[in-house]
Amino acid sequence: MESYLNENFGGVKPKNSEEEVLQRWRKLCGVVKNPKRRFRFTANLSKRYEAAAMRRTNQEKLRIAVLVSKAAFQFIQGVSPSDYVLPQEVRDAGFQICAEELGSIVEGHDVKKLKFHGGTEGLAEKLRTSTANGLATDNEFFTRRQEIFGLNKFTETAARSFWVFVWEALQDMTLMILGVCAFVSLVVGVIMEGWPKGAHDGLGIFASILLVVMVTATSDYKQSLQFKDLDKEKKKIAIQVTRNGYRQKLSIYDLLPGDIVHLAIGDQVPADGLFVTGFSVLIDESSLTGESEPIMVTSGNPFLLSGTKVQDGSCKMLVTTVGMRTQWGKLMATLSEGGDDETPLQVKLNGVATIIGKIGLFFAVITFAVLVQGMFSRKLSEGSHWSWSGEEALEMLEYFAVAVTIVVVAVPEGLPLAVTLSLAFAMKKMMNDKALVRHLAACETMGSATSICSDKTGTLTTNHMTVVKSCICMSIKEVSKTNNASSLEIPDSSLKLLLQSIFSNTGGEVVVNKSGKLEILGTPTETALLEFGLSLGGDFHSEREAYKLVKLEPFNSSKKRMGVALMLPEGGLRAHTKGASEIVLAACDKVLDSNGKVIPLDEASSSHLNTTINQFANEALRTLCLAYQELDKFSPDNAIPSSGFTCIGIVGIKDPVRPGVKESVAICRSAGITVRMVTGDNINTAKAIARECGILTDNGIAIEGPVFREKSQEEMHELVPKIQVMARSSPLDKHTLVKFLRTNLDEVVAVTGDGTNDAPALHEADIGLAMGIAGTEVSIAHHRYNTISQPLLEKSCDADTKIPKKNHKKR
Ligand SMILES: Nc1ncnc2c1ncn2[C@@H]1O[C@H](COP(=O)(O)OP(=O)(O)OP(=O)(O)O)[C@@H](O)[C@H]1O
Ligand SMILES: [Ca+2]
Repeated sequence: MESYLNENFGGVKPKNSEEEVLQRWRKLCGVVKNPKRRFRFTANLSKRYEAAAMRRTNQEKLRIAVLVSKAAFQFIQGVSPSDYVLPQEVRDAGFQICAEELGSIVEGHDVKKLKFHGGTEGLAEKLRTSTANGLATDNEFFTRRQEIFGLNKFTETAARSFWVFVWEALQDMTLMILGVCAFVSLVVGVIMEGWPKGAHDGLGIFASILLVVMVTATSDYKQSLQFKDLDKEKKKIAIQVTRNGYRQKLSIYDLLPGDIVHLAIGDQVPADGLFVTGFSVLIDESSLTGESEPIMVTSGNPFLLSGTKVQDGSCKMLVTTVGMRTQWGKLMATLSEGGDDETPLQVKLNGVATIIGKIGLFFAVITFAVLVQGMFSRKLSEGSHWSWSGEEALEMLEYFAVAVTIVVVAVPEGLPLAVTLSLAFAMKKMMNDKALVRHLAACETMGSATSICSDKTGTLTTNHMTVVKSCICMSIKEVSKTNNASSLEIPDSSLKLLLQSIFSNTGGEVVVNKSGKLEILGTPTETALLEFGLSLGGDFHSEREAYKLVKLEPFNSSKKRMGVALMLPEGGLRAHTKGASEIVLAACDKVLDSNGKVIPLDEASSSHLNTTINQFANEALRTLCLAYQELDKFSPDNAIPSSGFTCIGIVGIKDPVRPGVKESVAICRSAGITVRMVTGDNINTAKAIARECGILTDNGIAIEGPVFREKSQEEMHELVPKIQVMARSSPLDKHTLVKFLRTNLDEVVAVTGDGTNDAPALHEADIGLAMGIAGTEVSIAHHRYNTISQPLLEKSCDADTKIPKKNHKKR
């Protein structure tokens, strides 16, 4: 039986199973008593085909739209006023453009129409919003906006009532047969023995059918309510918007056309819209079109489609179309009916149910045969086998009913449902621990994990970063809240450069919030630096207004640095760069000395800086190097130079280890699970933290991504089992490691990450644990790869450390 199960119901994986495997077990289930129930929590393959077809047409449509818009671009000079008529009701509501027109501009990539309406700014005007301050919520347009343009919600299948479940429970083939038997028995019985005596048998069968149906329907109904709750929880996603001039978090469901949304790397575009400002925006449209080549979005090609993902860069977007008017809305409506992938355990239990069903059927047939044979031999001995009375026919019918009843009670049709139920229960329990499980299969796979690849920031550490040490102009200083610029003894000219670097070259922002307080937005690394800048007496806004930003190259994990080019008020251009300290330092050939003078970076000063980096790193600090250079000529189309910089200094950022991590790692280890740290940080920082968490032991290996990358397959076999820390890794290195562990070492791998740079590794892993970043949550939902995310970071215990202790054998 074991081998039969494995052979036929085996190949299903916790995620991304092949089409063929999914088909195979369905076919093998053959005649199922109640297909509606049996396949309730499995993928609806035909709906999925429909979604795939939709993606293909999307791709085709977009290609044509792009071609047309390119052609239009060439003839743009002679824009003829298109024959757009504004519907009266929209005009009455105070807007100058209707939802259909907006939809056709963005979805059709219609440059000509966009130009006709005055570009993005013109559309913002017509939508009664401002690209700087966003929607104003306190005027009368706000409510009318919803009426005219709709909400950012997808139509969902309506909640099914209890009676639907009763109806579905009745679709059971055996129950139907029994029903027929009961009817015949009732009719024949009443004719022969009269009412009410002859009706007993028939009514008895009816009553038991009713009982079975009610019990089934009630439990199914309750289950569906529970799933609905879980589903709601899964869809809570927040995004950064500007409204009333303040930046704030908003649920994506509350977005309206006219909203200004801030998108950053890793975010999913929450609605259709237009690019307002931003830098180096690369959009991955594969979820919508299946096309894997990312697309550059600029003011020349400003169209952003809902459901696509920001692969690089950051930008502000003007929302134009929401909800079911977008392609994504239509696709989601189809996909949500496609259902979740079935889990391996579900499929196995389906196999068991099928086998038991066959055995039950076999015994039912034998029982029937034996009973009938008994009757025959009795009649044979009486010699009456040619003459049949009605009573005997009724007896025969009863035998048949007995046989069918055997099938009813013997076949555990609810077995696959039971596992779904228990997984849902586990899901709910994890939710109480602030871990959100997106796919049922995750609960199942988690029990068999043998290896965990954890990232550092935010998972092992608290993600609350502060600058605690600095080495500006070659002098090392402790930094604390109380000391100011003078205590760091930075010469004035250098301080000016440092503040300019901190405030201009950042992905973060300092804003005044509603209550009038300063609030720092951005990634923890950025906020730490901005805070440092503020503590040195800098002022973000006046600094920002002093110069013009010519170009910004946002941070990403492969480059591990970011840069800006500025037009200075006194004339001239300057570039700033900051990033992983060894990498940025290698791009410097000059340095600021203790008097703030620029001197060449000779051997002595270079080794002083390198020692400083290592010293900071050994104290488990994340180090960043800041540098600048004057530019002769620069145009925004050029890349910011990658060498020739002058080093301003190095900062050491502390990110304390979460309480309880050491214990969790120890628990994992005693359960036979290997924990590895995979991080983009400096190797010494990584090692120091790994030691503190108990991940790095004396005989373990710590390796840097660039070294790991060069290893041959054979060397990897030797090396990988011993790797405990991988530092300075690129997203691809993480992926390579996970893939190697899975395919060559047969491990069941859980990966934790914050989803932006860890996406490829999370995708490859058996279980992906995404750590609470709003933007990444979306990517999880639509890429169907991450299985768990932890939306709230307060909880110190990570989802990965919750893996049951006992189950550590290999699959
Ligand atoms: N905003 C930023 N600007 C410039 N450099 C940065 C920025 N954020 C991080 N860095 C540098 O990049 C390195 C981290 O790179 P990366 O983001 O790839 O790490 P990661 O994989 O997210 O790390 P972890 O595993 O710790 O989460 C840091 O050591 C730091 O030096
Ligand atoms: Ca990370």
